[in-house]
Amino acid sequence: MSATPAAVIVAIDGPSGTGKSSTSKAVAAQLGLSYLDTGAQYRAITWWMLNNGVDVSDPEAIAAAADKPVITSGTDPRDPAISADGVDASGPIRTQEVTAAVSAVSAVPQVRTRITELQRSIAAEAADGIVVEGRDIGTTVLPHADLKVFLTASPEARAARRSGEMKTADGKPVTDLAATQQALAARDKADSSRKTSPLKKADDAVEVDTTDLTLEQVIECVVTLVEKAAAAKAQPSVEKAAR
Ligand SMILES: Nc1ncnc2c1ncn2[C@@H]1O[C@H](COP(=O)(O)OP(=O)(O)OP(=O)(O)O)[C@@H](O)[C@H]1O
Ligand SMILES: Nc1ccn([C@H]2C[C@H](O)[C@@H](COP(=O)(O)O)O2)c(=O)n1
Repeated sequence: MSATPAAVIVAIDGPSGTGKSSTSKAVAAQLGLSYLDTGAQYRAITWWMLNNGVDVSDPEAIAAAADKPVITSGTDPRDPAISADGVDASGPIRTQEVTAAVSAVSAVPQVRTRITELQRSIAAEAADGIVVEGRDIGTTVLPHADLKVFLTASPEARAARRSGEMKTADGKPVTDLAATQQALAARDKADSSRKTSPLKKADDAVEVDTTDLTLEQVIECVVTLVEKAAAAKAQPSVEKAAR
């Protein structure tokens, strides 16, 4: 593990399948930073609503339930825990049912207010710095982050990556690339077109197109960006001490 010279706040945003989680976890682990998966928080609140009889097609019902579950996130990049009302949700939040409902739940302003407050308090408590990944981190949650990265990749590359992860009921890899690409496009559209805090590149974010990069190359690129941001953050205090 190499040490960063200052506690940096890093925002990593981008559409689904661009490599946010894999990159953020690896960068945080390598640099000794905390890690927060904000998509997992939206998935956990969605899972809780599905399990507690909330009609996830009704924004008013979602809004009325937004304050009810206690969502808890771990920030260890090697073991990023997530629970709802004390129940481990790390497995169930990745099901198709949750994936299909999460865009609708996360579009409701009361849900966003609740989860944004939680995200800000977790980032404020991260004494050694943190990598926070999601859709609106650089634009809304942490607009003063020391570094903002926006990951992109072609729809074809993202669908191929996702298909590589997905298995059919009998354990075979999913080969319907067109259907995977369509599902990703539908989620992107919903996440980018919602009124409150849509998926959007912050004006001051560094865009990294990962289409033709290996995961290792993306990690290396972001580690370099974080180290530069941390050095720049430490600079004024070093200069002050020398005076
Ligand atoms: N540069 C890359 N080259 C090849 N595969 C990659 C690359 N980046 C990520 N992957 C793979 O693509 C899949 C999706 O990556 P990951 O979950 O990190 O994306 P994400 O942007 O966090 O997606 P989501 O927003 O849906 O959670 C994973 O299987 C990961 O190993
Ligand atoms: N900051 C965020 C993070 C996530 N969401 C919503 C929109 C996504 O489709 C969903 C799941 O995210 P994933 O686990 O695929 O990264 O959660 C959001 O609105 N804002």
